[in-house]
Amino acid sequence: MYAKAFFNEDASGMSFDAITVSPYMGQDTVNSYLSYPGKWVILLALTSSAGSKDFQYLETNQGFLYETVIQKANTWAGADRMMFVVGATKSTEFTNIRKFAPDNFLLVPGVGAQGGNLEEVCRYGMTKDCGLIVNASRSIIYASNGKDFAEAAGAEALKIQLQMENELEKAGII
Ligand SMILES: O=c1ccn([C@@H]2O[C@H](COP(=O)(O)O)[C@@H](O)[C@H]2O)c(=O)[nH]1
Repeated sequence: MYAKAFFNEDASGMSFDAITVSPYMGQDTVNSYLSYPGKWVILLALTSSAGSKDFQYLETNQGFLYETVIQKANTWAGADRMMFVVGATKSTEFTNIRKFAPDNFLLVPGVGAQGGNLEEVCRYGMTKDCGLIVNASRSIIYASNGKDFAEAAGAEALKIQLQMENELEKAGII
C-alpha cells in the first residue's frame, strides 16, 4: 500500500521517483517498491546517526550487518534501481562500502549541520560517474532566522554546490 501511495499517481496523486526504505522488513517489502518500473529504492545501509552503532555494526557471518544489507540487497535489484543511504559522518567507511556497492548511487546525508566532510566523502566514495547524491537540509533552511533567510539559504546552498563542483572538477567528471 505504501508503494502504491508514493509511486502510483492514479491512486494517490503522487508519483515520486524514489523512496528511502528500511531493509529491516526484508525482500518482500522492498520488492513491493521495486515492482514499479523505473522507480528507485534507496535502502538505509550505514546511517549518519550515532545510533548506527546499535544495529548496523552488529557482526554477521558476512561482516557488519550494514555490509550484509548491501550485499543481499544487490541481489534483489541492480544498481539501476537500488541506491544506499550512507551518512557523510562515516566518510572513511566509503572505501569499504564501495567494495560492496561499486556502481550504486549513494544518498549521502550528513554534510552541513551534522558536520560530515564533503571532501572526504568524495575522496572515498566517488565513482568515475560521481555516484553520490549529497543532501543538506538544516544548514540551508536555517541559515538565518532573520528577514534575509532566503538570501542566506541561497548562499549556503551555493557554497555546497561550489564545493561539489570543485570535487567533480578534481575528479575530471566536469
Ligand atoms: O543516515 C541518515 C539518513 C537520513 N537522514 C535524514 O537526512 C536529513 C539530513 O538533514 P540535515 O539537516 O542536513 O542534517 C534529515 O531529514 C535526516 O532525518 C540523515 O540525516 N541521516
